[in-house]
Amino acid sequence: MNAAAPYPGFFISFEGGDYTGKSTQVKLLMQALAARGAAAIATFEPGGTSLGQRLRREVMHGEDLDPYTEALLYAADRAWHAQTIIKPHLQAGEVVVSDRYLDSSLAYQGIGRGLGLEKIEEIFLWATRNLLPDLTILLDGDPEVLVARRTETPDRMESAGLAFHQAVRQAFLQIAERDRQRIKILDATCGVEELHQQVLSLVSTAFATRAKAQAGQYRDGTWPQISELGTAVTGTADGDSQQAGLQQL
Ligand SMILES: Nc1ncnc2c1ncn2[C@@H]1O[C@H](COP(=O)(O)OP(=O)(O)O)[C@@H](O)[C@H]1O
Ligand SMILES: Cc1cn([C@H]2C[C@H](O)[C@@H](COP(=O)(O)OP(=O)(O)O)O2)c(=O)[nH]c1=O
Repeated sequence: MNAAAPYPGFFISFEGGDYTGKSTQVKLLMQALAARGAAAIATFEPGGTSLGQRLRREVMHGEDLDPYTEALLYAADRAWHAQTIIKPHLQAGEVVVSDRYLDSSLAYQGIGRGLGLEKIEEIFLWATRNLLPDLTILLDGDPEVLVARRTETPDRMESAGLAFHQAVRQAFLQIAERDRQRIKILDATCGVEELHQQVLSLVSTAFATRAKAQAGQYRDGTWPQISELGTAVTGTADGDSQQAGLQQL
């Protein structure tokens, strides 16, 4: 996690293989944030901008691309998404919740497609000017089990085969192992509500850590949105506990 980020907002990404429940948990988190009066936006990759929508169509439903072209389309999508959506909202002091971000490229292109973690990391940190999430929640589960959740015809990426998706799962776990401070792993096979409670617990802890690290750093009008939320969620009044705050949510 960025203990002291150069912006007053808070950046959360959800990661994991297909059907791990990312979109479901993003939606529930947004409802919880709204209920606490937090300024927050939900976004996603690929396709969080109008240029991104065109890139998404090509990369997910277009012709069969070679891994290099595929990686660079995701990079173009992310560069523009970071520049025009994520950073402005972080600068405005909002919570940004993204369904997928950098770690998807590390797992799918870096390891799944065999392009190498270092190269992919270099390209994407260059493309985003080093913008990393403050907290990443990795939903982890066996693709062979999770594929039972599929309801639509698989797209180009989903059609890559079980071995590819198993490799992607292991890749996510390996990436999380390298950066345990930022990336927290949850069991995607838990029930929706149980997972939601675990997500709230991680988010409230992260907010409280940030509130402590950056107290007083930002002017009124931007910073308080998060510090108030962190305080409310974590229930610091009696020194105790996420649990008290989570009940308020
Ligand atoms: N924890 C869960 N347990 C069982 N089914 C789930 C769970 N979370 C999501 N689902 C269902 O699985 C499918 C994929 O969920 P979704 O949130 O779209 O996943 P993703 O965004 O990771 O592809 C949906 O039909 C959704 O209702
Ligand atoms: C953001 C990103 C996604 N992807 C892949 C993962 C998914 O298969 C697809 C995006 O689909 P997505 O809309 O996230 O699908 P799902 O809801 O099923 O997870 O693109 C990459 O390969 N690299 C990336 O950098």
